[in-house]
Amino acid sequence: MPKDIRPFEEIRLLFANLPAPCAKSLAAVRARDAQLTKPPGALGRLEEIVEWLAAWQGKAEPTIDGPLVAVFAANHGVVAKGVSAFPPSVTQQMLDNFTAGGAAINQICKSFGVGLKVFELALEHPTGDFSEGPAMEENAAAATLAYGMEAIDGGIDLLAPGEMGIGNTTSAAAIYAALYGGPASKWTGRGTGVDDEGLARKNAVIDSALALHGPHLSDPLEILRRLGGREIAGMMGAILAARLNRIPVVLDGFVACSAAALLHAMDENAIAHCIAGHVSPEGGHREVLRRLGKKPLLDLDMRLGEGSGAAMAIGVVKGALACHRGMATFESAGVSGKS
Ligand SMILES: Cc1cc2ncn([C@H]3O[C@H](COP(=O)(O)O)[C@@H](O)[C@H]3O)c2cc1C
Ligand SMILES: O=C(O)c1cccnc1
Repeated sequence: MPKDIRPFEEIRLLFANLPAPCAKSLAAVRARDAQLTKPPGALGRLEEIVEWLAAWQGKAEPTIDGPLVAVFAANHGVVAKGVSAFPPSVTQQMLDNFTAGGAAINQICKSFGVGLKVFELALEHPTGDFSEGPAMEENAAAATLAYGMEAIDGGIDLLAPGEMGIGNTTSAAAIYAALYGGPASKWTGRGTGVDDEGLARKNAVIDSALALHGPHLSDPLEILRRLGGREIAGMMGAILAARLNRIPVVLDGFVACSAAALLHAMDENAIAHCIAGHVSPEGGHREVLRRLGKKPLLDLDMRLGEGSGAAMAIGVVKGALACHRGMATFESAGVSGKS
């Protein structure tokens, strides 16, 4: 890499070589689907899911042999402003809970045969309070995004990026307000359950941060650096690396989608390999998905994070693929076709 290129410029260069969907694999899946013992189209969006898997994996026979939930964890300086119902110590405590197998994400991954990896991002050093100054330096934001890219290794064929980080719904809401326009109250929700006063503080903190950083918020990587967090940078890197490695991505809720929204703002095509696993009732998530052009698979009023909604959706994706792979054809089963 030439020495005079700044870290964010290196990231921008990656967008020049994003792989396209594989038309041949897509056609192969459609041809097989037409022969399966069901009326055409009767499996609805399950059929689209298999097409999506094939097109992005570039496999005529798509696989889910190595599905992974990758949870990125970080702490946020902005919690000092009283924007979460829980203390920042809960981030580390929940990581211990993940390791012990006691969190919701552990149970969902176990139920659907999904791997779980946790990436801890310097929890003892929270990012700067973004209502006072930038959350991160450019070097740190870029390095964390690169770390998120490294987290995606060879054995993975389906990815769901998740997060754990007390205060991160404030960061995500600030990102949406910066990308799509304020006021903060259009995007915020109660996160872990702040009361009316807490919600008012959250809105005021975000509105003052937007005023502080306003002139610098036209570039999505500057939005990440100023208002984001390490887990959001890590998820951006993971989603980008998945694209470069032809790994389809299932998006989680309000916080995880802020990483996807930043990539989408850099290049609309950058998240074409992603589907929305679910819609969260948190803040403006439904509106975010509309802007990203993603129709959620599930709508279960889940507002947890950890990758939990995406992991539930992987259960549906697995069911879709099982139908496509396992069903008999009209010919093999001796079932009469359409008369
Ligand atoms: C026990 C517990 C487990 C969680 N698992 C995910 N989150 C979720 O809540 C946090 C964001 O909400 P806020 O912005 O209000 O702090 C994130 O850590 C997110 O992953 C949790 C939160 C708590 C308290
Ligand atoms: O929808 C989410 O991802 C979410 C909502 C509340 C708290 N943490 C995450």
